[in-house]
Amino acid sequence: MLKNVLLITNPVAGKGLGEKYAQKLKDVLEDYHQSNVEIKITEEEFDATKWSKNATKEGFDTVICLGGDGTVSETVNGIIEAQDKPVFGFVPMGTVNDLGRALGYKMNPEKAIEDFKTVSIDKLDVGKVNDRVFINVIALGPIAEQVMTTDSDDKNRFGVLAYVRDGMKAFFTDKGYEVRVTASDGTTTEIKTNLLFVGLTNSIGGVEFMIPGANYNDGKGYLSVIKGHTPINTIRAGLEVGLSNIDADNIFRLSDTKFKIESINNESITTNVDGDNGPELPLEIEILSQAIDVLITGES
Ligand SMILES: Nc1ncnc2c1ncn2[C@@H]1O[C@H](COP(=O)(O)OP(=O)(O)OP(=O)(O)O)[C@@H](O)[C@H]1O
Repeated sequence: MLKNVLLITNPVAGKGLGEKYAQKLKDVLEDYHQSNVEIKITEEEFDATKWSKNATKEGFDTVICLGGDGTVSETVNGIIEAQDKPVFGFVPMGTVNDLGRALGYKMNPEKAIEDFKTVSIDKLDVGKVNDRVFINVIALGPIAEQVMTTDSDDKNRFGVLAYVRDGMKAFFTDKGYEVRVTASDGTTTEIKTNLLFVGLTNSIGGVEFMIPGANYNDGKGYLSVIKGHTPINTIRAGLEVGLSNIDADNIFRLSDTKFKIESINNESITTNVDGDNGPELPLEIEILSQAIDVLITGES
């Protein structure tokens, strides 16, 4: 690892500082690991997927991307498709950076880059939903729909507050969806909800205690569904999350390796996958246990 490294950087994420940070990381990798490093700058959606899919064929043993959750997700989508998978790492440069938080990466890009002086390897779970993979979360409901509309400039200017502002717009609606969740053993649960998500790590939406006990390589996905669809249901569930109450009365929780999620009345329901548009229901979700090798950075 780190012999031949491909750095993929998104020039739009992280206040437009991606190229500068990529150069800094290149210097650290050359100085501390004697790596050969090539920097590629994304021009459009899915460049990161295309390049990371072909990376090992082109002689790279490691792919490190610099960007927000969208770029990280696109890169992992490429790596998972590669026959011979490169080691993966990244520099968190987005607003939320959930996977970075779960892996213990520093949230300040300068500090995260410094940490690449010392690295080790660990395994990372990846979630499969229909024909693509996700690295952190798949969500549905009015709040998830609203945060998908958050503008990139606003995210750069206001950070997480841009998401909170947009999420609040959906908070006080009465809209809800009737869904059926089927667990791996065939057990079904029917719920009307305004927020459902399946996460892979403890950190969701930047809240590091959202799924207490979830680990990035425990082979499990963690489903949480707010029971009900009124603002009062949401507030009660939010309070239970704030109190880290794992046996919350207002949230249906299930940890499993596979989930099926369908609309009970065939409504068209969209999803948010790692912060961007995802597939419509029905969803077939499967956790690919320890599917890729990931860099852990910094002194432990
Ligand atoms: N040159 C480019 N111009 C415009 N968009 C790009 C370019 N390169 C990549 N993208 C797209 O930018 C999108 C957003 O990237 P990313 O999620 O990394 O940043 P962000 O939106 O600032 O982060 P976050 O969502 O965590 O706040 C990605 O979906 C990616 O496809």
